[in-house]
Amino acid sequence: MAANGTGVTSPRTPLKSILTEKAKGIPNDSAGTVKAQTIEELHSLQRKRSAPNTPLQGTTGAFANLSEDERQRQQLQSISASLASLTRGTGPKVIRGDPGGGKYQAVLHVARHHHIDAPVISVSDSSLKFTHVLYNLSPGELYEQALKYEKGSFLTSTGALATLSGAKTGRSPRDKRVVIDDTTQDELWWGKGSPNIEMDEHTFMVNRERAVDYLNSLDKVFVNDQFLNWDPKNRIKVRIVSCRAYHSLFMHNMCIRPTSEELENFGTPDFTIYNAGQFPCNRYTHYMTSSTSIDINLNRKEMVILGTQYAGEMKKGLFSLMHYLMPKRHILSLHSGCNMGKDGDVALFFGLSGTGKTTLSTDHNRFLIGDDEHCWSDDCVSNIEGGCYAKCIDLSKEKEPDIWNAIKFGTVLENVVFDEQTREVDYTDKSVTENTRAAYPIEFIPNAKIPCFGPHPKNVILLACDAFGVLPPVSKLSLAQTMYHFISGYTALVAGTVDGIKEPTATFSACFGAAFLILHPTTYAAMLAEKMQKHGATGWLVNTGWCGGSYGSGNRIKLPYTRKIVNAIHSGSLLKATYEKTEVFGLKIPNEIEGVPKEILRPENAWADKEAYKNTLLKLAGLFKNNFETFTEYKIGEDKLTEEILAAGPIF
Ligand SMILES: Nc1ncnc2c1ncn2[C@@H]1O[C@H](COP(=O)(O)OP(=O)(O)O)[C@@H](O)[C@H]1O
Ligand SMILES: C=C(OP(=O)(O)O)C(=O)O
Ligand SMILES: [Ca+2]
Ligand SMILES: [Mn+2]
Repeated sequence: MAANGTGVTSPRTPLKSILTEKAKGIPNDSAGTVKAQTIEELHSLQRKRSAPNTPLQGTTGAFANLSEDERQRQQLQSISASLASLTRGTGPKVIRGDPGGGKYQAVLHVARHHHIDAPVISVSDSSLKFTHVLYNLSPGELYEQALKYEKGSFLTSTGALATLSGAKTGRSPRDKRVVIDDTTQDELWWGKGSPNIEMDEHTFMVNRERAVDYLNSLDKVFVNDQFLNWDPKNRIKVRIVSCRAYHSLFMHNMCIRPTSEELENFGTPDFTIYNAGQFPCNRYTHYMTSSTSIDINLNRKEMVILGTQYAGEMKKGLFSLMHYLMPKRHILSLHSGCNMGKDGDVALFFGLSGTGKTTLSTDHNRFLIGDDEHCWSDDCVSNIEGGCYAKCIDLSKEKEPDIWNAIKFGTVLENVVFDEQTREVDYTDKSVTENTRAAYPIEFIPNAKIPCFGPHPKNVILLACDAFGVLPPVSKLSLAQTMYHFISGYTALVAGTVDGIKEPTATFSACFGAAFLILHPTTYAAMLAEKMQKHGATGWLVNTGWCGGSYGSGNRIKLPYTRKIVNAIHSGSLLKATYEKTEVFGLKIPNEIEGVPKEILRPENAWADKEAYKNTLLKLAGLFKNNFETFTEYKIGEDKLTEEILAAGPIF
């Protein structure tokens, strides 16, 4: 019992009834009372259907001049057709809304009148059931789906959705297959060095059927209808069918989000992804070497994912598609970040994973056009995507404030570790994986350039994270050198292991993204050379890796220094610097850059052990030379340029 004086009355003391204001006939709640008689009625008041933000009259496109009912019916029919088993010939009966009902009653109510009674040819259980379609849900709805049904989904302290991607926490390049047919056999890059592992049409159909059957066996599937490429003349319509709210929200963030008017007129997609990643492929199926397979069929305009839930697979699969479609239109597709200064100067940032495309293109003093995938046409540079996919390991508010602040409601946070109670994320924790990621819509970056396109680039920055520590922090390249390094696509990351120091390993990936190329690298290289020449762009090589020694003895170049270097490129001040040429690689390095210690600009000065430096330099030069041998028989642009490129590599 509480002691006297604490204000707690003994329960034995009877309370005197007090005459309230209400009892006197004056309501004490100035806002009034709810207009509902029952709790169900109250709940139904909470939700309303948003009206389309543009009137339907006067619209053009596939569904123009249709009644709302007819439009909805055609939309569902199109989704049913996507989900059709090709052997049974009919699409499933699809219905809009959550099978859980209740919450989505408003949607269900509309949909009930519009399910498709497809003629049943052969009756199977799957043709008797309905597949609930959760079509272009909003982030709020997807959060609810994820939190309710997907293990490993949590709200973090800043409102992001923490998710687990499952057993795979990175891409599976050895399981990426492309259908070889009469057309693709001649058009595509096959064989040595190519990322495209061949598969025949029949095997593709076996995997497609497996994915479609799996998707149709579920109570519900998520369907996203979205766009790729901000260049209005070259926009591609994509449909993504998936089984997880995580996947649907990821693609909502990463692809371009249609307005409601654009969605009403979406019609038939140009390309469809069937993501049945929770379900493995069948190891007895021809060509299958693991339980994972990511299959692209360019002729059918389809991609099938089995055996991996890593969401980046969808993003980069679509990038491969663009590497096929865009060059056909004489547009260059690029694995690069892109931003623009206040004066309209555009810079491209090429580089392999982890070299700084996202970090350096996200610059508080410049407009972000995109962090990863772009197109360079005769008119402009445009972002392919509608969002960014940032690495989160060791993310800090001080060093990368814009990315930090983008991790809020709506953002998908993959494979991070957080405090169970406070829900604060520990970005240093690698318990699940080192490849922790945040996927957010590009407008979460305050100075995003929307629509995401800009004028022809002025600077082309090639990023290499050189863990050998012998490449200069920055060098100015001739056109031939730019092409040599673009085709080489060098980086040397260090595989982080618990066993301590590991030797850096060099990676060469043509066009800084061989994994996503569909045509031979020299096709893209020739296009880049032509565009750089035509628009007078300057090439730069920036080492975002080690200096003063290799990994283990030297240190990674501090991000603020790299930012200073990049600023000097943007402002044009670096163009005016005086340069010296290095031995072996023949790179032109500036004598000084404001704010960057002079000692680090020239690698040999930064190394204490000069002999070790020379040996490491020669070792790397040898690796470059070996790698380039496969390209020496190819022509890149006109004969003169081809010769110059061959001579632009290391000489020793
Ligand atoms: N000097 C530097 N320049 C660029 N990034 C750096 C540097 N030092 C450390 N980093 C870190 O390296 C990572 C670069 O990754 P990211 O920008 O996501 O690469 P990409 O987009 O090319 O895959 C980030 O985690 C960034 O914080
Ligand atoms: C999604 C990816 O992109 P990046 O690492 O280049 O940011 C990836 O390579 O898996
Ligand atoms: Ca990135
Ligand atoms: Mn990237």
